[in-house]
Amino acid sequence: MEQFVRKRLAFLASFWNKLRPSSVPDNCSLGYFGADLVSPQPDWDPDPALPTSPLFVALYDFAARSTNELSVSRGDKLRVYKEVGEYVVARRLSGKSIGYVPANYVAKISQETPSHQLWYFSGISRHEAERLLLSPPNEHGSFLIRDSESSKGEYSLSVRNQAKVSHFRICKCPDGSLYVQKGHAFPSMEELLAFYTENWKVIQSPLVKPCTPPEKDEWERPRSEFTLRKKLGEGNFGEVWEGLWRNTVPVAIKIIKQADMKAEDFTKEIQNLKSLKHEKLIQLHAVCSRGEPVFIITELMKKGNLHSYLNSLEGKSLSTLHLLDMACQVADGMTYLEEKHIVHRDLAARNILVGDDLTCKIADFGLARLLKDDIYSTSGSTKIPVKWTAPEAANYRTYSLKSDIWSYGILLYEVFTYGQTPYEGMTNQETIQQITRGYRLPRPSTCPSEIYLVMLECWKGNAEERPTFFALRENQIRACTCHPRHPM
Ligand SMILES: Nc1ncnc2c1ncn2[C@@H]1O[C@H](COP(=O)(O)OP(=O)(O)OP(=O)(O)O)[C@@H](O)[C@H]1O
Repeated sequence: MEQFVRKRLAFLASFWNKLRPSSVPDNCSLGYFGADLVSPQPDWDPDPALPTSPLFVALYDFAARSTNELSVSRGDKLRVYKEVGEYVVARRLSGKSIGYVPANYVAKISQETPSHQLWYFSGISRHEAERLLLSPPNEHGSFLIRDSESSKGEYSLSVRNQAKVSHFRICKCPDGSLYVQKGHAFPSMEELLAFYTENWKVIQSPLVKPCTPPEKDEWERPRSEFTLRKKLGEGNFGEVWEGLWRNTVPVAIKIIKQADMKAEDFTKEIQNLKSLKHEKLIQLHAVCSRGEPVFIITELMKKGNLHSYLNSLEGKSLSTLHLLDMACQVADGMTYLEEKHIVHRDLAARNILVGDDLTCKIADFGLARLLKDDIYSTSGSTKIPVKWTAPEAANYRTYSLKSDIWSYGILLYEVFTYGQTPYEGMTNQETIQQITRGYRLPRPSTCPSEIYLVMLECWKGNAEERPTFFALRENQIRACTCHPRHPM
């Protein structure tokens, strides 16, 4: 799969190289992935007995990919001799061999903080702690210590209790001792945790084992690698910015409003996004999901969303053939989602992005399901895109690939009217009422009759009678391209 993406996105080769370093095969030479990825040749001569080398701890397992790298397991204590670019030269305390380990796989052990302890998660928020503890492999009794958000220098204990997470403030006395309950202080965090592990009923939350961090995620990048340059727009999920990765690669950055997300759903859904790859779907490049706000980084589409583009001077000059081609590209991407049984729920011209050469790609797949129920509900909410939504989805929230087909019909209407709003002059309420009574949008004067027939197929009241995306792509839309009766 990765080879496929690398091939398709050849122009982003160096970006991919940096995003997915661990895919360097054992026998890889500098040629394919670029010199900056492969750990440098050894040029150190440390004295392993040097007492001054700082002590580090491995945060993740790392398997050496060449003889100049050092394999480490999470929790291993390491002496670090020097930092070389994105690597450190290290030796395990329990071993003799020395080698390179990626710098972001290790953390320095300091005397003041318990950073070498597996239960200590530095710099994460309450929300992030919940997300971690509720994600597999963590389970009932998983716990962690984090820095308190509201009280600098103090800590919080977060414990997973079945499907919930409880948080306890750990306060510091002037003499440095720590307590959860006033009058019951402990000289160290270790002793405090030992007490509550034994006497967990006091806090009604058993401390079974330290939280396991998610596997080192190659999509995860530090937020500092991205620069925001220009705001492109704003949707239900937050703002979208044009930005740069490491000051060189142009990207689009979606800044997610965390408050609107359900933490467990978010983790699951991002996993889905990572697994979807198709040339007609916006490609996810990276995420910054540790800490807030969450950044979702995707490829940048220079001409923005299809709705605005169709309304622009350039868009207005497109021929019917161009419009058909764009409709075909969307059907192509939707066929891929259909094969994967993924329902988009918000298919509309505003969620199609346009790039050079009129390339169209579907955006926001999967994200629609992340919105909290109260925002996405039909009751009294204006957020539901009623004019794009099939009647069974608008009335009973029964979303399916067939309700996406309905939305595709509306998208066709938008395309062939150069971005007109459907049901112009009608309120959402009136639209639902009229549709339920059998009313359908009339054929726009700029729309070939063959295409209008396809729209009507998509708007069949009985969802089962609507075509599939596969059929639309293979037959209906393409047939219109081959046998146009309308001037192209
Ligand atoms: N990858 C991208 N490249 C270029 N522009 C983008 C990209 N992603 C989004 N945009 C721009 O930012 C705008 C806002 O995008 P966003 O996906 O947040 O909201 P939306 O699609 O308008 O609404 P909704 O929240 O209903 O999906 C888009 O309309 C588009 O113009």
